[in-house]
Amino acid sequence: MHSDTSSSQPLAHSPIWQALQAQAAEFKQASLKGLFAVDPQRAERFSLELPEFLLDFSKNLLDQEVFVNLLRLAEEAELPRWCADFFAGKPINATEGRAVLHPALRGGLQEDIEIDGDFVTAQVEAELERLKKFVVLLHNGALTGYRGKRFTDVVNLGVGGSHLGPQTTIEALRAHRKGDVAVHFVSNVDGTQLTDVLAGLDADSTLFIVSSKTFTTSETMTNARSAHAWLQRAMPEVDGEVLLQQHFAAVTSSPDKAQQFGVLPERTFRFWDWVGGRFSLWSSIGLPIAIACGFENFRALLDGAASMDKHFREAPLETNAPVIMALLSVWYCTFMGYPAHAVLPYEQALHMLPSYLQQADMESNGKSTTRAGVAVDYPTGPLIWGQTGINGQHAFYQYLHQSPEVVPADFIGSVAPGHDLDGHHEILLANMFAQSQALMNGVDAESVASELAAKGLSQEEIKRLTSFKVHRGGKPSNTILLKELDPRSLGALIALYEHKIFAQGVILQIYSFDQWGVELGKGLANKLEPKLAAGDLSGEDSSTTQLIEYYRRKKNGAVMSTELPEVAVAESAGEQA
Ligand SMILES: O=P(O)(O)OC[C@H]1O[C@H](O)[C@H](O)[C@@H](O)[C@@H]1O
Repeated sequence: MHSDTSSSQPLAHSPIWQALQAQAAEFKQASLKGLFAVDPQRAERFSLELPEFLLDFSKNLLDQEVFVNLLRLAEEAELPRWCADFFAGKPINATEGRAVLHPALRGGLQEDIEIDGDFVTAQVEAELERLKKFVVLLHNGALTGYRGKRFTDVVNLGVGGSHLGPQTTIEALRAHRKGDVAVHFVSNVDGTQLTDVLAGLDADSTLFIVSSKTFTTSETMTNARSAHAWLQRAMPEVDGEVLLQQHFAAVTSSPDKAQQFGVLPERTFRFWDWVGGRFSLWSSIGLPIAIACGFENFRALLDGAASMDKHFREAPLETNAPVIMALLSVWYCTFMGYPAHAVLPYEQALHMLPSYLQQADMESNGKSTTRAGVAVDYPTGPLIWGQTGINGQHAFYQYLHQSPEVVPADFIGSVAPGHDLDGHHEILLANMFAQSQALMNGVDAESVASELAAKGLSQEEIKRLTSFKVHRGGKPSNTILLKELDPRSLGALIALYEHKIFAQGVILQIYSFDQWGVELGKGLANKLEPKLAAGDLSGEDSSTTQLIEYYRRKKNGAVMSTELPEVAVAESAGEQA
């Protein structure tokens, strides 16, 4: 166990905690409009400008006194010490006995660290060099399939942290693509996804990357085996082991398992136990990013994240962007009792960011035990959800504006557009600014009535309609306005959220870097899988028994397709012949 953890006093119900609880009750009724009215400096006071973006957190339900108390909470939670321990490589992931060192992957440490006799920086640089060479060979056509065709398509087989980071990043950097190798992702064990992706591909020019920290994840390994079978059907004359050597690469922290599977050591890229899956996009797991966007852009992404590491390490709490975002999240989730938080990018390229942050945040802070091993009696992290803001406006924003629930939100946009079409970007940004303004100010009954009167409605109609058109307002939000959505600023943005998640966990005295809750379901699925075909169900609950029995009955009557796309294989094999 991390040696210092047990010394932390429980913060829940401490005097500062109680003070914040009292303020939370008061601020639930506060008017955001009123808070702006009494403080002409409010926007400036509650904003931070960093090299990559402006963080405006002025539209939040707090004043200077609450802010100061939140900062005191962070101090009492010993956040600066935890931060120092994190960057020093202490085993702060105590339940797994591991250090947490994703900043080391991007040059974000202040000093190099030795783990198990090796300095991490040298290991990281050596692996990055291997990635770089591989990407160059792939881009210049030197890497070919068994029959000599250059690889034009790469399929990443991975799930969770071995999928979301790379795909979110590649989508975000769509204006920064390099080379002509297309990258595809298959994460779902539902064969529909692999079938769809493979249907458009030629086996001769397809390279698979099996991305899995553990190299045991059943979804990924099943997809890997099916991908191999697809290659084998396309090239029946070729030895199966040769296909694995020629058409597969692997990214893993268990290289021995990748080699047992049949991937060549020179095509196996490593990362380490001290990199959590959901924080691994900066490691070799980022290989698809380097393929799609070029190694230089991958480096720039790492550099941007390193600049956020430095900021998080060095900035005082009151001007530290991840700390402020963590405190706001604690304020809403734990003290105000608002369980959800919306992530609303006003950039099509960031459309996967809400999904990415769902894993990063919820898998980290969805916990119910404090570091001292006792049950929490407070919420530890929000339910993260969202989608591109502009689409959300035409779908769920009604709820944000007029439901009695309060859902704090992050609006994320970019000054520079990622395209060259006239007129679009101004509309997009005007909508983003308007939405946070509308959520903040709302519209009261008096304003509604005068607006309706101006339209010539009768007094009776005005009376009937007014209450429906009132918007309570007071709905809080942050706005993150990037200068540009480039690799560097994306790196900083993602690292901002990573450190927010860590800081929130420290303040709430939970461990953010394990994920025991994921294991339970995995184990049960492994146990139930053979029972779908046949076997004794007597130990199962009646609902599970009913579902499996229904499945067994109907399966016999249905056409169950477990085969991969024969048509696609036949076509691609035909082309090659
Ligand atoms: O990379 P892998 O070992 O295949 O793991 C993939 C995913 O598996 C589980 O769902 C974990 O909870 C995730 O954190 C992890 O990213």
